[in-house]
Amino acid sequence: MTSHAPADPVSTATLAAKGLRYELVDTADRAAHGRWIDADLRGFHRARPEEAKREALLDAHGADRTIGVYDDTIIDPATPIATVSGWTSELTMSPDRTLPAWAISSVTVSPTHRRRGVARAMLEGELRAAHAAGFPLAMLTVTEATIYGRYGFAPAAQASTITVDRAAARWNGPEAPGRIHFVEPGDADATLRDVTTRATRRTPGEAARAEADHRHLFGRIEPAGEEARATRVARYDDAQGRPRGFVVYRVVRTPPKRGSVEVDRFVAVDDESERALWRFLVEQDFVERIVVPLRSIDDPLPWLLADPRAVSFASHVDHLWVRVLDAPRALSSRRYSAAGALVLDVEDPAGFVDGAVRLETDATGDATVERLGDAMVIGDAPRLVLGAPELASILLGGVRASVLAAAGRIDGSPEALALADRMFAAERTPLLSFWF
Ligand SMILES: CC(=O)SCCNC(=O)CCNC(=O)[C@H](O)C(C)(C)COP(=O)(O)OP(=O)(O)OC[C@H]1O[C@@H](n2cnc3c(N)ncnc32)[C@H](O)[C@@H]1OP(=O)(O)O
Repeated sequence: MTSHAPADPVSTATLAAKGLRYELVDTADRAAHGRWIDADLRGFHRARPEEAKREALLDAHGADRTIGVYDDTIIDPATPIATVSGWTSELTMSPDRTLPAWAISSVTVSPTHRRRGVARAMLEGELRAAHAAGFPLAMLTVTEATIYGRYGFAPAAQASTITVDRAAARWNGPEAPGRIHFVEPGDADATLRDVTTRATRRTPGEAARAEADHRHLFGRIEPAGEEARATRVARYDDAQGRPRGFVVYRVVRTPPKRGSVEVDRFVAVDDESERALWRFLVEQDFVERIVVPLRSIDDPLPWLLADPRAVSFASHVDHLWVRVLDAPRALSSRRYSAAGALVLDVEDPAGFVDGAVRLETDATGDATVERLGDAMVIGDAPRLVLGAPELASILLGGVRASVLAAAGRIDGSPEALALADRMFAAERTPLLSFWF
């Protein structure tokens, strides 16, 4: 979907009936887009931006499909009372298999207009527009875990914040054959983007970055800010000198105390680079802890240290939220871990994925998926009955169907659940390693 795709007509009418204008923002009109950015920051309780930051945000978000909701009866009718944005991304379904996905962000409603159905109209509008444009999935990361289930989204990948006690962390893993270099983000921009793209394809749940994300990451939104100037980028190059991963981090310290290493991003295309970057981080001197957010709940670090208790995982139960819009395309895009046939009888009050599909996988992990019409005989394939959110949660293998059955959220025989667990098991534990 392009940034100019029109606002959904149903939501336009719903909000018009409430006296509100639901409109696409012309991001070439910097004054109008600037008001939208101000409303977005206010919606997230953030400070007004300095002029240079506002300009950088306008440049970074110029290609997003940007929607505002306007109330002509307020004192400042040019500033939207609600915001939402979206862009075309790709979600990694299995290592090296990706699927187009509509990424949604900046969902805010002004506290002066809350609980009147504005967010509902915006979310339903995004889903209808994404579905009409042919996206099999929509996805987002959330401030609160209670907002998006009602629209058919559900957690598909979890993430953990890892904290390492520096004094207790003694390296016990293999030596890395390559070496670490400090690089300045501006000089290494193209290389870091390339490494990021390759790392994204390594793990289910990772998503292609928007341009704005690269600019945030490499300090271009507030280059003069203290935080950006304290940020370092350390890159791992393998024995042949090929870049394979990098960490973006700051050491935060109040002299004379020891500081902490705070990692913004940890990107690795393979196990070797991941180990090398962990070693670099945990062997920093003059710090007492290393904090790395959004790591896999299956991170190998405890197995790389002499004392695994030097590592603690503070678990999030959710990070990436997915909404399936086309079940056959979503299901057939990943690789499966076992051969078998299952009928998935999906209930979706919004209608996007309502109905039964037959999923058949072969020994190579490839799948064929067919939609079953009402009149079709379902045959003898084991059957699961589940809602659209549960389909999203098991899709990447982030949770087992049997766990959702234990929670009363999926119905199926023990045989059907055991087969689903084997088929949907992920090659790598799903993870999304950044916010959007
Ligand atoms: C992808 C992202 O951008 S995540 C960011 C989400 N935004 C924020 O956290 C910013 C601060 N919060 C806000 O701006 C607003 O409170 C929003 C966007 C969360 C909700 O906006 P509203 O217009 O008040 O929501 P709306 O009136 O459409 O409510 C729709 C439904 O969501 C429910 N709901 C609204 N906010 C919340 C919430 N914070 N927690 C749980 N449920 C909520 C409502 O009760 C309603 O339920 P129902 O229709 O099933 O009965």
